[in-house]
Amino acid sequence: MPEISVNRPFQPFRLVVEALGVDRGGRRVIEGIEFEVAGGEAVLVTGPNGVGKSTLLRTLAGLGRPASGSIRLVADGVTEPEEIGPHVHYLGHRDAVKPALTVGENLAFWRDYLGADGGAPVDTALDAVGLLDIATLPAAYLSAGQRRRLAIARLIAVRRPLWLLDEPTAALDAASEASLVGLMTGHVERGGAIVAATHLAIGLAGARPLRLVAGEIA
Ligand SMILES: Nc1ncnc2c1ncn2[C@@H]1O[C@H](COP(=O)(O)OP(=O)(O)OP(=O)(O)O)[C@@H](O)[C@H]1O
Repeated sequence: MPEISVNRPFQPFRLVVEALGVDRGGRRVIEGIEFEVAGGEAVLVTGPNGVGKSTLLRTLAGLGRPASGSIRLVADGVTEPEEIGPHVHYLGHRDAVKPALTVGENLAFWRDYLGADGGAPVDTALDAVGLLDIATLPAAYLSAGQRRRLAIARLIAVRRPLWLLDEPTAALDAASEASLVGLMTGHVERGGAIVAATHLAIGLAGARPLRLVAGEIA
């Protein structure tokens, strides 16, 4: 993987989750979740199917409202006044790829939409995930693993301190998985934070486990 030039460290910050409860379909899915993750740390959320891992990540990303409790980003001892959304990258199960645009156009669209400040140029990010050779291919033709790699290129092209990754290694081959783990390691080393939901062990050194059982931290 080529060296990414965007290696500026992040300012210290913490994500603070207190007494979080979330409902889905009128039912309390997660309850009483409390944890913190600071810049320079990673948390791996595990647990059986349907326990609420995706629900937790979606809620942290601001895609669903908590039924109770709070989610705060704290920097310099002060809670960030605005919503968390502008500070996070959320990679969900769906990769949000627009099939009619080319691979390069998809990434350029995200850079424009999410804000390119401090991120790597489109070609650099595509090169890092091995998609530069097919930058002009319509994204409709991408395989599942290539679509996921395009979504991962967003992490490189748009600089954000907190990464929320839902099963990030799904559909990736061994080499792509290793390069994603390298990317995650670099993010944490630069003072970024990661919360990732995963069934498979990810070899991310120093990551803290957070196991959910029956919607609560085990
Ligand atoms: N839109 C929805 N409406 C109603 N219930 C939902 C909705 N989305 C999820 N749920 C329910 O919320 C619970 C938690 O789902 P979630 O997807 O967060 O689990 P998960 O731990 O990520 O599962 P998996 O390991 O299978 O990905 C499940 O019981 C699921 O059926």
